[in-house]
Amino acid sequence: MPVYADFRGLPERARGASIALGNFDGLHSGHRAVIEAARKAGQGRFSVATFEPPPRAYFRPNDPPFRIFRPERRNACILAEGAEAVFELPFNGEMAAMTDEVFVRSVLVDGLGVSHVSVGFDFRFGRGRMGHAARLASLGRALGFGVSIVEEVLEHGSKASSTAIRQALMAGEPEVAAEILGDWWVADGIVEAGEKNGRKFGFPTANVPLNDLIHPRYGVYAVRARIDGESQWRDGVANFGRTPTTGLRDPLLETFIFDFDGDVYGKQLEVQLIAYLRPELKFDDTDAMIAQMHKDAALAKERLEVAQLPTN
Ligand SMILES: Cc1cc2nc3c(=O)[nH]c(=O)nc-3n(C[C@H](O)[C@H](O)[C@H](O)COP(=O)(O)O)c2cc1C
Ligand SMILES: Nc1ncnc2c1ncn2[C@@H]1O[C@H](COP(=O)(O)OP(=O)(O)O)[C@@H](O)[C@H]1O
Repeated sequence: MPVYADFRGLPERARGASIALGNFDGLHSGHRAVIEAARKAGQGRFSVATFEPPPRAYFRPNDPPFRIFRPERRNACILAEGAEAVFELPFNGEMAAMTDEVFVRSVLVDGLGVSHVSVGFDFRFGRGRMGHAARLASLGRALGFGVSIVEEVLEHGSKASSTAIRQALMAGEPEVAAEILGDWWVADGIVEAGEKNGRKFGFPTANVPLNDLIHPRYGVYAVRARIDGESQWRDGVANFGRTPTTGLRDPLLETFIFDFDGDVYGKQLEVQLIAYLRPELKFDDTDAMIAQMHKDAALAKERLEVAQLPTN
């Protein structure tokens, strides 16, 4: 599936699509409804247009990390829904300055040549969020493309949203995030070298910085981990935090994989957070921490034994 990094200079075959338009960070049931509307309008064929970086990252660069998915995972999920292409619309000063009408004319009509656009009921676009879904529909009528406005999709009585997924992760409730996502949330990154204490403690850990991925609640989790996209998920226990016991440092996800003894430095590690076990603590000495880590590993095994993806 092609991923286009611009709306300009597209090949003719990529133009004219029925598109679903939005951020699509952490694909949830609201996003899926927008995608279904695009699919229906395109008689089974559709593409997705999103923004890269997300507008929020452009407007508030100093906010804490908030991405639920890295762009590659977002695009892979969109592909799995059957999209023919993803358009990553570059969100920069030029895009931010466009009025709603200029956005529609330059990006949607001249650039993508859309036949149809599907958005959620609360979609806003154009300078200062001036345009809304009804305005998009009237511009579509004037300029010759159809618009679907998808009604609010509820999840336990409130709007299915990326915000709800973020709040669940920050509250240490990975099961709630998984229920909204329809799959376990995955923290991923490249394994880097640490302080080399883990092996001494009997718990070698694969250390992954999350960078601009959202930081879940600090603490210890039962996890499943996968190395370089292998087919098998391996059970483990992980700590996400700043390791106050051995000296504070930038937050890292440190995963001890059960029944594994290999070198994973420099490899891509994906870690599904399955259950939150306890907060990260500052221990008086490392022996006390190691004793607790043994208990953590035993508890993680118990929780993984019975873990089931929550359904709604
Ligand atoms: C299951 C588990 C639980 C942990 N809990 C804590 C904790 O409560 N407090 C803390 O300071 N560090 C905790 N850690 C992090 C260890 O301090 C860290 O893994 C150790 O310092 C090794 O670091 P290194 O990989 O950089 O060598 C935990 C690690 C694991 C694997
Ligand atoms: N069961 C395991 N789980 C995670 N990493 C393991 C495991 N066995 C071996 N390793 C390797 O050991 C490294 C971690 O060892 P550790 O002593 O914690 O050093 P560091 O602090 O440099 O990560 C991992 O990056 C990986 O290459």
